[in-house]
Amino acid sequence: MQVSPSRTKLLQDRRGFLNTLTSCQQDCLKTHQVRLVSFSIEIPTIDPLAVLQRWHDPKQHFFYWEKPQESLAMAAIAPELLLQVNTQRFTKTQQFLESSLDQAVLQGQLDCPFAGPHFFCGFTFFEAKHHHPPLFPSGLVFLPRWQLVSYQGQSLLVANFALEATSQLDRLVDALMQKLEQLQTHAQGFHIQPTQETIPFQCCPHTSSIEQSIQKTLTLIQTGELQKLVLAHPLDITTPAPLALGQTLHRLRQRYPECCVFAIGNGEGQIFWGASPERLVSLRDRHLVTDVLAGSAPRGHSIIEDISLGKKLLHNQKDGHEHQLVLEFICNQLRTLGMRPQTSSPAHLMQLANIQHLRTLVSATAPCHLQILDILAALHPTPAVAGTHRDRACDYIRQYEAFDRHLYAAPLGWINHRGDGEFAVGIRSALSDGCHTRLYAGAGIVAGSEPQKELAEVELKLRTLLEALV
Ligand SMILES: C=C(O[C@H]1C=CC=C(C(=O)O)[C@@H]1O)C(=O)O
Repeated sequence: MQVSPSRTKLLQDRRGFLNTLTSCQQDCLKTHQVRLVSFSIEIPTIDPLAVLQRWHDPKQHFFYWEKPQESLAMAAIAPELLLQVNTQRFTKTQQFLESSLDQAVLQGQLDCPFAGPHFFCGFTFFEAKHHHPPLFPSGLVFLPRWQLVSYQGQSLLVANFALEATSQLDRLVDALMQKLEQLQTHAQGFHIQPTQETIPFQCCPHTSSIEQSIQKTLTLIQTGELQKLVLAHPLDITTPAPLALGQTLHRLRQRYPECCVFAIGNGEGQIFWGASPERLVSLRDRHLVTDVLAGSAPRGHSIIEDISLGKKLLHNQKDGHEHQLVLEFICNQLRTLGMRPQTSSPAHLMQLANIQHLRTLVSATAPCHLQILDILAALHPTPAVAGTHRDRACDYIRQYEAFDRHLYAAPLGWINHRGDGEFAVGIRSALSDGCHTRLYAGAGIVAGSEPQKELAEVELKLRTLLEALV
């Protein structure tokens, strides 16, 4: 990788871009290889969600990631390099990243946070065994042509070009100049028009009975076959108009600022979106953090009720056990990878607008040879979304859930050129296709679970999404 940071605005003239691209193309001619050129350019403050709404073409893949509490938003528009895999997805993704970055030329304001090329990834819950055409492949990874970032008041455009010997450089520079011009002179005009309207929708009842599955699960737990199983429930709805993605995500970011608001589009009209409270893993300069999130209760209608529900959750034996199983699993997996996990014990409350959870933060220093994808492969799926023992739990999920999880409860996130990255667990999520949306929510069943309470928990989680729909 060739890195040439520049603090000046020299890059922003047409000739500067063209010179860089021309010299890289000469290398392509010699080596007969694709060469990645990435420009990171500071721009006036923008809302990446509003730019996504303007620039996104439904026929192209896109990705959106926002963590309102960290004042971070990233939009990835138009794939420049794309990988779609089914088997050996994490290994193939790592190879794809390495080969794409080999010989890459990075220029511009690289000392800005979130500068440089970022790869955006969505994985399905289960790896597909067969090559049938799914809505989303087991692994969808892409480097966008346009990456828009807003972080703590600073905004950035990262423009990525995968150059070939035949690339028409003039056209590439024209496209870049046009985008910069739009961002520099019209960005204030890009904003999300919030709406107060609630959208009428029709529910299509699902035939599978979650109550029956919960009863069967409790029997399996009694016999010692399982300790925990996370069963999910889909809710299918139809709306009078296709999903208004920008407004829906805007509602989510306002109502759930502690969550990671996300969306990923497969370029064929299907969009997976949501607001996840659960981080699977973040890795920055070898510092790893992962969330243990399991055990739930509603928020109270009054402060007194809220405090009482929170206290009950903190001391409830069943929820404590459900949480402990996830904590033990995560710490064991990290130890197996050669790390020494530290926990923020005891579990504390993570309070969202309509629900609260037990949360423990686990941190560790990752050894240099480990990539974030190695950690992902070891952690996914945790017992927060599958169960214990994991393999048996996955078999029962396949047996009891009469629908495909697709990207629900699966890793979704980004990795940059330094190997840093972050993945959320795709819960509190939905899959939309025009006027049809399937919402997903699940609950962990352990000894002592009561079917009615678990059902109420699933309904509460589904409400997160129903209230956001526009
Ligand atoms: C599986 C989901 O939530 C998980 C995360 C937090 C709390 C959970 C629980 O209390 O059951 C679940 O383990 C979901 O929201 O679909």
